[in-house]
Amino acid sequence: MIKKIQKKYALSHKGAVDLVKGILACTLQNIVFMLPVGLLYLLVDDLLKGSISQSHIVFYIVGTVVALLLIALSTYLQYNCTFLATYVESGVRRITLAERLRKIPLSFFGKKDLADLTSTIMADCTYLETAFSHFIPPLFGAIISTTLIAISLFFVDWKLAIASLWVLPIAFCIVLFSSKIQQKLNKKSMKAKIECADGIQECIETIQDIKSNNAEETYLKGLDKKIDNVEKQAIKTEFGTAVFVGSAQMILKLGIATTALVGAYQLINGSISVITMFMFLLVVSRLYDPLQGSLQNLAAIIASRTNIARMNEILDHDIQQGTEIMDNKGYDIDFNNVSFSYNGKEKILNNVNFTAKQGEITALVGPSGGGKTTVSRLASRFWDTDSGTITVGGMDISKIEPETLLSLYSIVFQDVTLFNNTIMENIRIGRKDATDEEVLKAAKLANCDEFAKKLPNGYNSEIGENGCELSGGERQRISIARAFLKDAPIILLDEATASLDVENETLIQNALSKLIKDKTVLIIAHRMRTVADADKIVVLANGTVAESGTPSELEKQNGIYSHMASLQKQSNSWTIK
Ligand SMILES: Nc1ncnc2c1ncn2[C@@H]1O[C@H](COP(=O)(O)OP(=O)(O)OP(=O)(O)O)[C@@H](O)[C@H]1O
Repeated sequence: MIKKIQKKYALSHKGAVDLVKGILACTLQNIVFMLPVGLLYLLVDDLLKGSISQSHIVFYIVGTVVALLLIALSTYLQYNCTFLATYVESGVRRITLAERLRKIPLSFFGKKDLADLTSTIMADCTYLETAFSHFIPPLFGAIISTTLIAISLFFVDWKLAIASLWVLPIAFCIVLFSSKIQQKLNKKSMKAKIECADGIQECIETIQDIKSNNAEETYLKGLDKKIDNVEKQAIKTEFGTAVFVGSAQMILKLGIATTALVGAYQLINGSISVITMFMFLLVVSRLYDPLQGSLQNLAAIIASRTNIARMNEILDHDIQQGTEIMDNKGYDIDFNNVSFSYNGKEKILNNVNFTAKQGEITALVGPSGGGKTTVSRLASRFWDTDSGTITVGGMDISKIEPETLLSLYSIVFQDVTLFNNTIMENIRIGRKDATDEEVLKAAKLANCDEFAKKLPNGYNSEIGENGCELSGGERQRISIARAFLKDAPIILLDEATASLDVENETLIQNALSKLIKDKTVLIIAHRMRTVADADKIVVLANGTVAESGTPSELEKQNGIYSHMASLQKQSNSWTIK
């Protein structure tokens, strides 16, 4: 049962056990709150009989003290089992999600946008925190305690019990019937919220392009629509809740009226005593309170299913796994009949075969969209192949734990990601335990000195979110410094020197040639002069290896490579007239 609860509510084992405890604590609390009603019943009965002895008085005093103690104890238990346990579980849930995201292949992130994922980890977790502390245990607690008390009423007087309880199945039916409709409404409302959050995020990220294209008005109109849609969906959802929950609550109130009517009739008939009638009225006036309170939060409970489903999507997603033991002999990278598609339909790579040898520079060139970046992503196991194998030193990389595998790689991407921290710390990401001296040495090799020393705090200057205070070339140099610091045996350079000016490019290329000595180097380049000294060129076109050989061999072939090289020579002499 615990396993089922775990799955249904996206909880850890402890979280599921705590939820059961929380429900039991709420049930206990509701039953204990009935004790004063029981005592009052006995007291009135005694008073009507006119026979209160000293022992009875002692009984009522002790009974009241015990009832108060039990109320305090059950409240304490309920608080511990719902509130405290939920906050602990919330932390566990966020860590579990983050851990899972670390291991999920990047293909998943292509289908999801950032706002959606952030909202799952932050907003959904906060929402569930409230649902599991305030709403869910009290609702189930109310259902159990009400059922138990209802059964006991049948032992006192079955006719009056029916008069009091007929409302319960009707209220439950309304709730059950409405839950599907409310879930649909909630899904739509959540979708509208995510679209709106995406829109706002996109607007902030692209504000420069929006302004430069004079597209503010059109863009903001679209955003206004998304914001209006959030409001519209929220009102629809609230309306749905108001109709169904309001009806269920009204029906529950009718229970008191029918108890009074049937009770009065039976009293006149003489089939029940005044005290029985009094007890029923007292019980019924309290019986529905927990249930009515929980119904107020029904919409939130139903909405939590949507949040749970979004979490389960992450928790159930396949992860990339593998051994942490590497048995590679050397660092040659081998692509054997590798095919791959991003969406399972269009093949981006089709039977790709080539070897990037240790101690050599292998350059991937070819027309835009030919699959060069995809090859480098597969080589570093950011994605897994659909068929075929990629080996490093003879070791199948699909069997190696991704983070372990990446310890073999220094990667410099086309798009550099920097953190809102100092230059020093941004470079240290290359190797966490590097000393300041080692960081500075790597920075010098990557030619960072030139700009870092001009900043007010040198290498200790903060560079803003994603290095927004630096130029493209400066950002790229930090990324190259990271690769120097990591000094891994395999180097992947994806247009590493693309955003550098000619002077810096030459300096960096000199430094890179020191870095890549005796290593396996896979370099992606658009500029043919960058790869003129490569040991091997692999030309990728339409996802297949169209040509491969040394630069001079390919020059002679008069194929794609020589065509691209001559086109670039022509474009070098191009000017704006
Ligand atoms: N994350 C992705 N999801 C879906 N399709 C993608 C993704 N990344 C790339 N593609 C598609 O895969 C194909 C190959 O892209 P890739 O980036 O590997 O080419 P490339 O040769 O590196 O191109 P370029 O020289 O322009 O950088 C392209 O058609 C591209 O649209």
